[in-house]
Amino acid sequence: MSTETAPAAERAAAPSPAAWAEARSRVYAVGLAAALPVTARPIAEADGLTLAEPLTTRTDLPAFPTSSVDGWAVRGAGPWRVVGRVLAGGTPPPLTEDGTTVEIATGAMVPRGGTAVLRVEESDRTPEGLVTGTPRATPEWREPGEEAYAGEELLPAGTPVDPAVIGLAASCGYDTLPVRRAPRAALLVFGDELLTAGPPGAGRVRDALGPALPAWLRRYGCEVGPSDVVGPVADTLPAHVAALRTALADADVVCTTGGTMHGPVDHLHPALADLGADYVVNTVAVRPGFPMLMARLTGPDGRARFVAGLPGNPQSAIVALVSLVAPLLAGLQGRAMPVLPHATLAEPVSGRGDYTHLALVRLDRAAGTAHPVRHVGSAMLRGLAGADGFAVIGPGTTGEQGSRVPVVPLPLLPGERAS
Ligand SMILES: Nc1nc2c(c(=O)[nH]1)N[C@H]1C(S)=C(S)[C@@H](COP(=O)(O)OP(=O)(O)OC[C@H]3O[C@@H](n4cnc5c(N)ncnc54)[C@H](O)[C@@H]3O)O[C@H]1N2
Ligand code: MOO
Repeated sequence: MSTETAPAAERAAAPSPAAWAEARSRVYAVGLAAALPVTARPIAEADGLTLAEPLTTRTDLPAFPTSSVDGWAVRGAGPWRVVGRVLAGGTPPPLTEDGTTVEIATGAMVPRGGTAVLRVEESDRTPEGLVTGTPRATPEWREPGEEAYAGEELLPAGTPVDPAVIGLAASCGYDTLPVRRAPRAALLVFGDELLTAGPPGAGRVRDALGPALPAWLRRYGCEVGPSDVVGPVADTLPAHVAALRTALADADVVCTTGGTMHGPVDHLHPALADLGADYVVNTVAVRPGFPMLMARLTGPDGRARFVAGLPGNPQSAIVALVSLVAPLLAGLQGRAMPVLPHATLAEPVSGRGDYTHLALVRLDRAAGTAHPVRHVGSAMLRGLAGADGFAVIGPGTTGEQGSRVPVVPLPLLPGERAS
């Protein structure tokens, strides 16, 4: 739709694009400043959310001296007279006399007064029923605090909750966790030329972003329901304003696709002006994806809302997603700014002058190398479907073969792209 050159006055007023790295820092900072509310969630329902407070142990871990074997908890030298039995879950009376023992199960509390635990397979019984054997030199029980002391910080606030964190929280005695709720996202697809079913042709293309972006957004931790995806929105300013207003009532982040330029039916900028939004970022010195933007306004509840304007060219939209939306979401979730891994370029990648070049690459993780893929035009999705992420070729540089470059990963799941 961006077929016409902008009028001279508009071109003169065009904002200067933000440097790519600066744009990322800026959206992360505004996201963090608007970090989502904290709620207590049952631990089993906290997967994918973010710790709002450090995870500290409520007790020593283990909380009591715990036998690590099945056998005999003994006091003093043998042979030992059996005075009882302690199973996991019980609290044994103390062993008060040398030469006495209790039968003990793995995981059971070692009685006070116990001096050693003898493995059952390394013990014998005399005809009188006394226990004999030689306990190993190294203790056969776990000391309280061996894993952590009560009150010790195990994970900082901002840690993403995953199954390992859930298990740890349970072992520390948590029933609920203070977490930041998931960001709520919505998607508005702009473009009258888009088909929502059937093959493209006769001047019309399939909407490739409406079906794909919600899935990408969920992988960044967003909630996006079917009714949160709307489009194609009619190519009129009132329709754009109305669609944005409706989406912003609920969503923390509204992504839009297309209409970021200043063509005859590109209405995003006027719609944002109409809604009184401020730009956090308005165009970024990156190729592809230059017209991307992030705007901020205040929702009906007084909380900040964001509009991420993703360019219409499908690969450019994904560049905007990984460049601006991912850091914004990290901030909103109270997480750290995503750290970019590095890889060695297996082939040269051209620079883009003063602009950053985000070049689709496939990673060979074992070798630590990044391999540029083919079919990477900004209107294409074929390269993306075989790539792991984008190599970052900084402004004023070219990607020499053998150089180490940052890589912006796509949020792929384990097993995807496995070759
Ligand atoms: N005069 C200029 N025109 C354009 C410039 C420029 O600098 N000066 N930049 C180009 C760049 S770069 C991009 S990227 C696009 C961005 O334009 P818009 O965000 O306004 O996007 P549209 O014009 O609406 O669409 C561009 C292109 O993408 C197709 N499209 C849009 N949405 C979808 C979708 N959901 N699924 C599949 N394909 C989609 C659309 O049909 C167009 O072909 O502007 C350039 N123009
Ligand atoms: O940068 Mo546009 O975003 O080339 O396709």
